[in-house]
Amino acid sequence: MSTANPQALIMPADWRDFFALTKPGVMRLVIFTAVCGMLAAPGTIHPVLAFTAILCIAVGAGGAAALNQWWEADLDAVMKRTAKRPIPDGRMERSSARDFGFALSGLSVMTMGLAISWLAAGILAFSIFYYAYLYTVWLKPRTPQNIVIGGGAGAFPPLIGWIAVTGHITWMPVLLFLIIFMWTPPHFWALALFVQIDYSKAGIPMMPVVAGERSTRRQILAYAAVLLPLSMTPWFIGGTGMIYGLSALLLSGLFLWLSIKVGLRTSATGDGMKPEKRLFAYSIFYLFILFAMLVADRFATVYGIQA
Ligand code: HEM
Ligand SMILES: CC(C)=CCC/C(C)=C/CC/C(C)=C/COP(=O)(O)OP(=O)(O)O
Repeated sequence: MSTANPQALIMPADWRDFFALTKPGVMRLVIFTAVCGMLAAPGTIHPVLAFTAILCIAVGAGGAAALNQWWEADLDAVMKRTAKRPIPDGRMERSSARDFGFALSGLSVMTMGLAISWLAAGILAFSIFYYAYLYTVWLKPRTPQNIVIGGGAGAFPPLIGWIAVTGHITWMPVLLFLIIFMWTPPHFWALALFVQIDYSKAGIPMMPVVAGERSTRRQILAYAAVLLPLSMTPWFIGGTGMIYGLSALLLSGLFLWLSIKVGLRTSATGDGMKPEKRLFAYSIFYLFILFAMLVADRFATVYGIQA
């Protein structure tokens, strides 16, 4: 019997533990961006097929998260934030998480291929492989650039949603991919600044531990500065109208402002890392609203509210 904590008595896992294994907190934004990618795409898709495609992305992402926890159970056991996850807490056999992860992944890719498109299925399979293997097994324990490169995995869902509708890749879904790609480092490093003790305990080379706090702060600022014009590019190339363009300007402007507050500090000055916590919380709000505005913009164009 292999568990992260050999002392722990394994209780039979119930559905709540399996649900927790899919990282539902993080995945709701992953799913939301996929839905938005689908709704913003030019074209139509039968509602049943649209629902199936979203379900496949959600199940695939959940499967990848389960494989991530199967692989990282020992690391999760030493970090306070993750010690209560089903495997390190002794509520689930490691092999159950592995089997669950592979089953969800296989099921989601096959269903996507058979019901929607094999291009969408191929990209879904690649993003599962990207998160569960390239990021989790390969990059995360090796390099402080782990989340910069690994962030690519989380950037695929809107692209998959878009392709499920249109059947092909154009600049717009690639830009949506790039926006999430650039967003991930500030999102994660803001968090890593106030939970860095945990990551160093687990021996994971996260940026604040390896390059230091100061360099991490500067890099957050750099990514946020690139994100501002990048987030407006869909408008510049005529892929969206003004509703999205001005929303991106406002939202990314505030993102940059909060990043400046984090980036120009040398270290926390007895305020409990308030600016870092604020930036992390805002990063999540930012992506939700930015993608919601993308959909609002498309609907406004379709219904003739904007040119
Ligand atoms: C490699 C890239 C990423 C890393 C390392 C990362 C890491 C984290 C961590 C450690 C948390 C803390 C809370 C938790 O464990 O649930 C978190 C929260 C969160 N992340 Fe990320 N994240 C990444 C990319 C993404 C992406 C691509 C999305 C969505 C598009 C996302 C959405 C969220 C959300 C919504 C939360 C809040 C969860 C909650 O409120 O329960 N993250 N992230
Ligand atoms: C369709 C598809 C496969 C989507 C994948 C979505 C994806 C890669 C999201 C990444 C976000 C995520 C859960 C990061 C956690 O990092 P971590 O696992 O290093 O965090 P931890 O320290 O909390 O374990």
